[in-house]
Amino acid sequence: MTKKYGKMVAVNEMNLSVQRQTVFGLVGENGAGKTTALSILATLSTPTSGYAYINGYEVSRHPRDVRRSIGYMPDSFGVYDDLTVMEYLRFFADCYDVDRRVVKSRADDLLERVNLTDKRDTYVNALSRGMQQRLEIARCLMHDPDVLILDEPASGLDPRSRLEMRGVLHGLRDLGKTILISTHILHELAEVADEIGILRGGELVAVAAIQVMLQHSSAYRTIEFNTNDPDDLVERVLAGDRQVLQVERIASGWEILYGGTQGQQATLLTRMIEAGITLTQFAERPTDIEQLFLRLSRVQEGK
Ligand SMILES: Nc1ncnc2c1ncn2[C@@H]1O[C@H](COP(=O)(O)OP(=O)(O)OP(=O)(O)O)[C@@H](O)[C@H]1O
Repeated sequence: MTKKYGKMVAVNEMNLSVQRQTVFGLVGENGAGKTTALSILATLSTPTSGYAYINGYEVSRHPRDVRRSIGYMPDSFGVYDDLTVMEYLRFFADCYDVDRRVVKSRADDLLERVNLTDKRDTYVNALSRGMQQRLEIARCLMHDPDVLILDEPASGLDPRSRLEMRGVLHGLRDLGKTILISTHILHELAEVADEIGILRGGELVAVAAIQVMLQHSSAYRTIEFNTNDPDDLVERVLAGDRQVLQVERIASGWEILYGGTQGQQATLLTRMIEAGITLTQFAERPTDIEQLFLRLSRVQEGK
């Protein structure tokens, strides 16, 4: 699907399918198009071209069926301040015509799941932001939808609340729902998602299973070095090592993506020195897995 706002292309020919009962993480910086894509799936917006289906229903043509199939947590939400936690959940259960006989037990289960059991009689406006966000997750599940769409559920939270949220998201895996989560921080999804898609400038630039991504992050290393010697000499030596997958000039010198072992890395260092290169720095840096993944996708595309 594609979504344009005037000339601005917010989502560009996004082509994606998410298997039932898996957790899919959509990762992208601010403005990448995550909210736009998710709000189309949540029937709040329509694509300029293309289609999206949830549970077999096309979102633009069967929005009511889609809404019954999904629980949607937008990136910013208002809560109804003058309700208690329990009243809040009951209110949404009524909106979705949930059978009254199951409302209480379902609300109790969900409150336990999001660690809010002891807040059931607290007014919603007296909850911390982290608690309100967890309550939103419970609210999304009150009508027992097959699909959950969570737009940056951990945004705006302090580190402790983020950790709690991560625990809650982890627990949702056991529910056997299909879950789409967006975030701008990839490692937040490492323990939660089965599959990750990276969205950049409205385009889905990479999709992979989380295990593949994590394997890559341990198999590749980022090496940064600095020298005043001519670029062509450095490039010649680097080109002679097949484990050098990518070379980039950065402000502080050079950065390479290296696929070899530490022994091979030592050999590369020796070869550089033997070639007469004077290094003022040569160090391995932690690899940011999102960056790594983007680079690998470029390597695979031959760019
Ligand atoms: N209603 C709108 N009218 C015009 N442009 C919009 C509208 N909504 C979003 N955009 C633009 O579309 C692009 C994608 O925005 P979107 O909110 O989907 O990104 P995002 O990845 O969710 O970012 P964030 O994390 O900041 O919400 C941005 O450039 C944004 O300015």
